Amino acid sequence: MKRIKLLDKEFALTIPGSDIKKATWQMAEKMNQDLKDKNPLMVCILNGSFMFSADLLKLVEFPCQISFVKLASYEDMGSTGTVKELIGFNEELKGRTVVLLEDIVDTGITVESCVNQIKKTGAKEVLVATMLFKPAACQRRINLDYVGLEIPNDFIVGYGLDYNGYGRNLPDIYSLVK
Ligand SMILES: O=P(O)(O)OC[C@H]1O[C@H](OP(=O)(O)OP(=O)(O)O)[C@H](O)[C@@H]1O
Ligand code: HPA
Repeated sequence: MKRIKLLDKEFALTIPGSDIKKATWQMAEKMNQDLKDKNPLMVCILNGSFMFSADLLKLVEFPCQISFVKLASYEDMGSTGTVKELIGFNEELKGRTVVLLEDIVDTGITVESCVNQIKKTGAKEVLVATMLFKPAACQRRINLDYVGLEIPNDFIVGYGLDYNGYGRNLPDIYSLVK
């Protein structure tokens, strides 16, 4: 199994990019059926979601607008439990179908906070798409409309996810070697 080192930690390859690609195709296929008449606003939650959003959005065939928000809740290898909004929305969300694009739902704190915030703006519906979901880590009851892969509760890097800013550019996903 391929291993890499980022700063002081070692990681082993656990999800090859080919599995991510397949899951992305499946998510896009479902969205192409569900969202074709909804003119949604697709929202990439930065930083982590940049790679997933770019890959997914190349596959969608329905008319949509694309926007970005920047939220942060992780420091080092754990959730702080607080979601900081670093860049917010400037679109009118009232009456819109909004689709949040996340790289990962881990504790669920980030996506729950984002969904609640958007609901207050009068959006018609808020859907959530996440490439990765850690069911064993999730502390919130949230509805996930599109899930790429369910994964174990291990700290991971790659495909947008980082360890102190490193590893986001890796096309595969690696798990912390304990
Ligand atoms: O379900 P949660 O436990 O809330 O974790 C998920 C969030 O954590 C990561 O963001 P992070 O706060 O690390 O910021 P980043 O996207 O800039 O890396 C990831 O991109 C999600 O937004
Ligand atoms: O496992 C993870 N790795 C990196 N960033 C994260 N943000 C939430 N979970 C993770």
